[in-house]
Amino acid sequence: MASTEGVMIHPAVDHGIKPGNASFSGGTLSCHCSSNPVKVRVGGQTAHNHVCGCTKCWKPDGAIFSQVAVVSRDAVEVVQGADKLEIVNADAPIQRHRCKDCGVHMYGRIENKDHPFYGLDFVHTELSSEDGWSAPEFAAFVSSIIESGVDPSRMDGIRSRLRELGLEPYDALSPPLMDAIATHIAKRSGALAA
Ligand SMILES: N[C@@H](CCC(=O)N[C@@H](CS)C(=O)NCC(=O)O)C(=O)O
Ligand SMILES: [Zn+2]
Ligand SMILES: [Zn+2]
Repeated sequence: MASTEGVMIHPAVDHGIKPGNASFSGGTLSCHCSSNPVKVRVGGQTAHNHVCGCTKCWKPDGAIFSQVAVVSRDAVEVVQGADKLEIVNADAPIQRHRCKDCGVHMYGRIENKDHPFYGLDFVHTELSSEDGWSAPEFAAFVSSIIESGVDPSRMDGIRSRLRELGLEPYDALSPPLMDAIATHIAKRSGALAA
């Protein structure tokens, strides 16, 4: 078994994962600007929180994974600094809105109504000072960290560390989410009854 010593995943999980609180009802995300930060109110508990190794999701300095969860788009409201937001890539399925000044991604939104996850926004709950957000449950797009420059020889140690933390590593999304995507596609094509 590969050594997991010193393997850093993300600051929200490296020192133990804080459990979520089932009665938690939301909080406010702030970007990293010291003056006039962008603030986004998330008016509900998040779901499917996970760490993501893809190159598209925002990661804090030094982290090799992002931490990202979903919440209903109706629950997401920019309450300050909306003029500082820009879309990273308007052609991507998830339109990530980042602060022009500090680069932090405040929320990701899907505008394609046919997308399996339409209606859900992607948020980084570490940007809030409140405790109680749903805890990360698994690790997604793990092999993708190599695309950011992680040496492939480190992968055994990184996957071992993720398992040690209880974050089962997958190279895409978790099986329940992959099944949800496939079910959506099959219903659209007619392979399954809608
Ligand atoms: N290997 C690719 C994977 C990118 C990817 O597919 N990311 C997933 C997880 S966030 C996704 O749903 N992307 C949609 C998007 O970026 O809009 C990378 O690391 O850039
Ligand atoms: Zn900022
Ligand atoms: Zn990602």
